Amino acid sequence: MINIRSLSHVYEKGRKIKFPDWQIEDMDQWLLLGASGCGKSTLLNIISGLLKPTQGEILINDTDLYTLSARSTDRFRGRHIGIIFQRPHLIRSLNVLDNLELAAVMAGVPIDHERNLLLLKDLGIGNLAKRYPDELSQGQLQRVSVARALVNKPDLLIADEPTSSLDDENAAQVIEMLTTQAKDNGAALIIATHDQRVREHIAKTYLL
Ligand SMILES: Nc1ncnc2c1ncn2[C@@H]1O[C@H](COP(=O)(O)OP(=O)(O)OP(=O)(O)O)[C@@H](O)[C@H]1O
Repeated sequence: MINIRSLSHVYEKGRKIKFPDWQIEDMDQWLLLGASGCGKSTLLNIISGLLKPTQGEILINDTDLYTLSARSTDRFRGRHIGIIFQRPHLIRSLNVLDNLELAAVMAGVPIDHERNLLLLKDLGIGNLAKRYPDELSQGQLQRVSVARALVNKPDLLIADEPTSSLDDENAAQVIEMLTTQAKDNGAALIIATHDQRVREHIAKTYLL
């Protein structure tokens, strides 16, 4: 599904960051591991179509991501990739359900109200659909982020450092939630982390 070949990136005044080739199949679950500053976020941004690499190519379902126009890349990302950022980035003036549905509108995908409510229910936050981000706990916000990332039925779910600020019990719960949701929704999963606790939960490792 995703093919990364001969990829490298150089930021202005930075050193060259080289990325080993990587092939991700449908519904694969991967850990992206590496020390702080080695390039994990850079690679996730490249895979998400947010940062054009200096060299190399990235094929997603045989589409070479960086041959698309900026507009097509945004639509492509909205439809195929769900991203869970370190911070939720929700719109504070919209309730939980409207935040989810905005993600569909932005990607030009029809809104499926029933499914979105079900998604929230599956994540244990069905009762929070009409609440606003400011009224939620960090754990609840993270669940909303996962729901929002799944709204458009992506082929790939990406989570950047989802456990770094959590204690052992909550970290294990978040990993369980991500792996189960990816599986149930037919998506591949990449979790980027330097949290060694995550290692035992996911079989495949891409080391940077
Ligand atoms: N916009 C930028 N401009 C210049 N250099 C950058 C930029 N973003 C990242 N870098 C540099 O590129 C390297 C890789 O950064 P990146 O954020 O991808 O690492 P990371 O593995 O995600 O780190 P962490 O685990 O600490 O989040 C670092 O040396 C960083 O300083």
